[in-house]
Amino acid sequence: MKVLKFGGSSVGTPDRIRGIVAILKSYADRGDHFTVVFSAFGGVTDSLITMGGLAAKGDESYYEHFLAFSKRHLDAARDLLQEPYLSEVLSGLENNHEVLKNLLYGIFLVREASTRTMDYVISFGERNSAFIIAHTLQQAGLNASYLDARKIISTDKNFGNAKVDLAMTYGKIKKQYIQNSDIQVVTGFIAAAKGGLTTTLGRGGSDYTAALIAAGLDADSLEIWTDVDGVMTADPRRVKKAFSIPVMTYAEAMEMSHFGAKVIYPPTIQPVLAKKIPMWIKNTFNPSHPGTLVSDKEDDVRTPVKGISSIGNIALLTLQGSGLFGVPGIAARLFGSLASAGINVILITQGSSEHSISFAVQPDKAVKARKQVEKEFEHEVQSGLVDPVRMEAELSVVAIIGEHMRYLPGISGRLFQALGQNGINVVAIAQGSSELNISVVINRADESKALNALHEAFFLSDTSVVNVFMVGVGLIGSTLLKQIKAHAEFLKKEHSLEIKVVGLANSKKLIFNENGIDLDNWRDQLSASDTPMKIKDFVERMKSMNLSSSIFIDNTANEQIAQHYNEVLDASISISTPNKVAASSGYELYLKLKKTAKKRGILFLYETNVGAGLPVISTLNDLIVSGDRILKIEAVLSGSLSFIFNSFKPGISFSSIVLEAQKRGFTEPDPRVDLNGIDVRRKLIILARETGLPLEAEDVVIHPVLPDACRNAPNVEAFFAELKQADDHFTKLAEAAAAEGKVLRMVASLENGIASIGLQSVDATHPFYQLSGSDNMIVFTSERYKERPLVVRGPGAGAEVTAAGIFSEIIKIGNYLN
Ligand SMILES: NC(=O)C1=CN([C@@H]2O[C@H](COP(=O)(O)OP(=O)(O)OC[C@H]3O[C@@H](n4cnc5c(N)ncnc54)[C@H](OP(=O)(O)O)[C@@H]3O)[C@@H](O)[C@H]2O)C=CC1
Ligand SMILES: N[C@@H](CC=O)C(=O)O
Ligand code: NA
Repeated sequence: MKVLKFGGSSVGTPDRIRGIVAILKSYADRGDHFTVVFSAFGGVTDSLITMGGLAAKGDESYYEHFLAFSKRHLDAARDLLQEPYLSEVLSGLENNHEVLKNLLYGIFLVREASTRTMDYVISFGERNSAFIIAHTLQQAGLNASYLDARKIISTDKNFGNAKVDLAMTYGKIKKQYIQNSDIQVVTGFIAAAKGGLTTTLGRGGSDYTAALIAAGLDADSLEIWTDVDGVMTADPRRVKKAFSIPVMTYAEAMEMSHFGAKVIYPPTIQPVLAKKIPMWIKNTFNPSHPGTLVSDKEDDVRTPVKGISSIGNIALLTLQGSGLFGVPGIAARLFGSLASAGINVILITQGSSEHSISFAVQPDKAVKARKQVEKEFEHEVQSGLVDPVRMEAELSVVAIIGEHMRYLPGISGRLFQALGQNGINVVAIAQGSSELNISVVINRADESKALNALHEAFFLSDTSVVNVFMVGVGLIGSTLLKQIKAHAEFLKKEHSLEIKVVGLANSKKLIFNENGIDLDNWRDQLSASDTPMKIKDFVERMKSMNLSSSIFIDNTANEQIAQHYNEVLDASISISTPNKVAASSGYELYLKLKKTAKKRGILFLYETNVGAGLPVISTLNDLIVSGDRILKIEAVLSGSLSFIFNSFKPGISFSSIVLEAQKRGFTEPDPRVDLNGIDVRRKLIILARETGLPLEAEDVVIHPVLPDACRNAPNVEAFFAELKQADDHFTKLAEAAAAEGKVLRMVASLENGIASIGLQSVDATHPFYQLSGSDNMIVFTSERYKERPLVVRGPGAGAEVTAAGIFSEIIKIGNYLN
């Protein structure tokens, strides 16, 4: 025997009822033996409560609600049924409605609706729904009969939340089902007390009805049909990646339900738990989905964490003071005082120093709780042994749940790491020694972020998401977007990583989309935006979105944007940037940014600042952390200058080659930043700092290449005009070098703390002689690489290689955070 229960949202409309009939028919066709419990139609119980309330206030509008109620049921019957069933049901409904009408009128006259009367009023919801559906099943050819649960469930007279007499109820259930072998279609939620008085079972009542029948009949299983695919790993409205849990234990199901997973209400499980009857949670709207099996058996995989749940809004109160230590009875007094005021305690935590006890309550009970406790400890507070109670509001509890956490070290480590890396401060912690759940109290504003971060951390099989905020969509930025788009499928499939671009800006406009900006037409979206770009607004919005695993990408050469890096890092948002401004301006800022990133447990990466996509900074860091000591760095650090001097031969004009370098995307937005050595200086400063040298810009000696007129030109256009004038000057330089069998190279060097940059003529024996294209070459001489230095060489500028360098940092950050 199976017991099935369908809730309010599954029985909202005639169409949905037809869906249920189809499900039940398939059960009957395959020979299943079952009984089925129904709630009132969706929303009906609330409308009955409203009617009763209005009538009790003497408000005549109760009657309109009544008319709507009766019309809804009569319409449903007409929609679902044909003769002879229709007439029978219509007359049954009319009878119910007549009684209800009189009852409400009575309430209206005496202006009073006790819980006892209201239980009776409410009973019409279930009585109508089960009655209509029983006949619909008969019409579909099933041997179904309507069963009013007041015949089988006996309770006390605690109206509104009656307590069931289990022995008597189980006896009646057995008898009823022996006497009648039809498919019994039972009213949920309602029961009867001595004398036939109608009662209701309180919250989750119809589930409870079903569980009682299952227990009474020693059923093979109980199926709770609802509107989700079983119990989910987290609330799917907040965690998009949530999926349904295939198997869980009763204890896990109860823990999950306690924390907001409203699929089942814990006390309703009790009767099936006591008899170890397996319970399925299934979806009426997706009947082929297997749903969740809740039983006393653990799953074979032994998943340590089954689900993540939360309580959205709590207040935390703390009693502390020197007078608490070693004094027996403090906890008893504290919680006794709360109990006597009817205040439920959600969570308790006390460290073994016994200096303080913190506990969480519903926010609307917080003030009362504080008063209550302060009254209880009045003497201690007056004598200074105990401090006034501290109260913190706007908090949430987030919990990870699973029986197998108990056997596995490292679970709480992963929990705190995931929270820490996402900048979520933990206010309090609680874990019972059953280790079935670990609860943390956090700021309410962080609740969604925490749920998502923990979901990512514990459900590895699922794809990890990184949220990218990108400023600057010029040459590098647009190439990066193109690469992300082209590679998205591969990353998702092969590396379970999803890159979502959630914010985008150029110098004029910005757009945000938490679900990910469509990269097919980001240009149109950006130009259609009517929000002007202000970096302050961008950062504010990025922070307030409070998404887990966030990365800020700065693809500009802008200084103001770099000024915001610390704020961004401090909000636990990692940074990857090709913009050299931050790492190469003041040393203080460089240190501060590194420190903030470290403090927040996130990454600040800028590999593309030196040699674009080439592994220069990472190579240098690898040498240093492994104990090597850098003796000398010699390098061609500019892709554009390398290209320019590699291509510059007598017979070609210098200015045309600079123009070509700009066209190929090698130069900075203003090519003078390359030509006058500023770009190379930035790179050299960064390399020096990575070796531990606190170098500033003024410490670097630059031997200038550009004539003054070019340097001082008011804009890039004017600069090119001046550069044309200087073509002769450069031709002479090249000719002089060529005469000695040499070529010109812009070389940066760092040795004994001395940094310099200048044009050098090198002969064929020099490694720089062979450079071609936009190649960079960085020669590290170290203790270990002394005789034969370590060389990194390759294209050190250009859109594809630079964007690829940033792309790989996004992936690196994604892997690090997840
Ligand atoms: N080119 C290369 O090979 C390499 C470049 N880099 C670095 O990459 C960065 C980008 O270079 P590149 O793409 O060539 O430059 P571009 O000039 O092509 O693009 C710059 C982008 O930044 C935007 N921008 C500028 N100022 C602001 C601002 N205040 N707020 C928002 N957006 C702004 C521009 O907006 P708009 O479109 O509205 O003008 C544009 O989208 C630079 O820092 C450069 O040093 C690093 C390594 C190699
Ligand atoms: N303009 C730069 C680009 C890379 O940083 C260069 O020429 O190297
Ligand atoms: Na690099």
